[in-house]
Amino acid sequence: MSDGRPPRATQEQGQEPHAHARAAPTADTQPRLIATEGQKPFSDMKDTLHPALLEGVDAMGFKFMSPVQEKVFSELPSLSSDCLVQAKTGTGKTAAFLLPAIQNLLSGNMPRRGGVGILVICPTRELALQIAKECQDITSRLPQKLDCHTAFGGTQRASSLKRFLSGNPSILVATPGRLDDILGEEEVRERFEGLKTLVLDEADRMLDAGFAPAIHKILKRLPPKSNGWQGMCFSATLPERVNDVVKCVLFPGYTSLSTIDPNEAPTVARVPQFSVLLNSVKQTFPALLAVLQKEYESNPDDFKVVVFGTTANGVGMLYDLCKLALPQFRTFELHSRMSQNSRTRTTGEFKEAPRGILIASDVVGRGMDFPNVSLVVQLGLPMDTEQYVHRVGRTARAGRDGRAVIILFSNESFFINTNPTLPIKPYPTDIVAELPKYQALVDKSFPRVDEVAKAKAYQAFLGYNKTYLKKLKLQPKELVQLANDYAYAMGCPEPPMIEKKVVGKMGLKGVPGLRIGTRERD
Ligand SMILES: Nc1ncnc2c1ncn2[C@@H]1O[C@H](COP(=O)(O)OP(=O)(O)OP(=O)(O)O)[C@@H](O)[C@H]1O
Repeated sequence: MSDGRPPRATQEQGQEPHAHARAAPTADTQPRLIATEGQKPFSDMKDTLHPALLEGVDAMGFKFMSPVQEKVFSELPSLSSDCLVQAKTGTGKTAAFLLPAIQNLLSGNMPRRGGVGILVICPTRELALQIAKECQDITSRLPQKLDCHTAFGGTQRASSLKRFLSGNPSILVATPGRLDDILGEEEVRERFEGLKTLVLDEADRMLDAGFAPAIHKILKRLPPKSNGWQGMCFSATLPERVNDVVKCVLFPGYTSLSTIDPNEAPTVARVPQFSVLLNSVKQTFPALLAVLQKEYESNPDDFKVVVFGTTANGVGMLYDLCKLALPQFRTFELHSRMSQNSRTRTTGEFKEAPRGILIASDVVGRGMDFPNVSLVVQLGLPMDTEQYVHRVGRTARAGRDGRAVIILFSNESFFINTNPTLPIKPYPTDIVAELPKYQALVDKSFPRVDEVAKAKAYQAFLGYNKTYLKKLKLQPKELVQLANDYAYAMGCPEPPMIEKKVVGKMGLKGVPGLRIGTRERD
């Protein structure tokens, strides 16, 4: 007769007890409780969760459940129910989907050896690695090891496929591109016959125009929903449009849970958010340096910053500038133009770094958990309101405080006016008055930034802002002038060359102000 506790997974013959475990957090690494007073301790889940899972989260320093974790456990009809879950950034959604899904597997739903029981799909490679790590930590105390594999681009396809097929990937965390690719192999598709749970993390992003086609191709190659696998969709932002598309993953009548009051701002309340509105794009670079210096001076002992740029090449150039202009800070760069090894290495370094400045593109705009980030700066227009919210969500995680500043030039200032629900106030110091001091630093630094990096940033600036022509209220000719001002601000004596075919692709053929030709060297 069962004592009501979930069955202890039996020890497979020859299976070593799971030796490695996450080192017990030291005082300064102990995640501060997300829990506020009155949040339930995980020990209350002793009749719901396998004892080894409770030992796992305890070893991770999770003593109390966060609101979204408690809501999932207390309001889901069963741990295998389909659900659409919204909770603010940094509040523990990863464990909120992993724990019920893993408990399901342990409750007699393990797939056959080599089969995938839980599939988590997320938008970026770094997030896939982060989720897999959290999964390994949560299951670290299980007597029978549960392997969590990853599948994402930028890694050797053959070797990772070999590892997948020869391994026992009870859990797979994947990005859509690589998953869609390997599902083209029959022997890979067979591994999903015992699928029990499909999770879309950052679900609104996974179901938007960018990813939806790949997601639909993937769903066609997985067992049909009628096989009964559980669908779970999680995000900090779930705009209305998501309700129309989640039915491809969730059964009708799925449970919808949210820890966010519809009348409150979607960003974490503890994060004061400011804007710096510039008269000209030429003020962008001294304004960034001024904000970083001001923020450092007001909080020198807690200065771990993420600066978001709008394009990968723009971020690469910004990194080069900040390295030269701010040698007193350790600076990091992360964007899609880097090799995967560099991206993975930098992600790990910045996660561990007690302080420093990460200059990043949106490759880390969602989901990424960099402990103790004290400030998020956004330079230029976010792709949309949701992206703004997720970027701000890189700070104030796990119950910590944080601050956010967005720097926009005049044409971009519509973003503030068209997002009244965002609690963004004017920056408390008059940054524009401080610019001359920082302009001198910019003028001294840019001559040492590679001209090709500037040319790539110029081209990326044109391409990115071309997509917002209407919102920026610009004619193509004015856009080119704006980009030429941006190039001037980078210290380019004249606008960088841009190839004829690139101009054609951008739809800027014949627009005056461009210098058509081939760059000296790439
Ligand atoms: N119950 C808990 N107690 C203490 N810390 C927790 C708890 N749950 C999660 N954390 C920690 O809080 C941080 C944020 O967790 P997580 O990344 O899952 O948040 P999220 O809600 O998924 O954020 P995002 O919306 O940005 O993806 C992580 O460092 C995680 O280890």
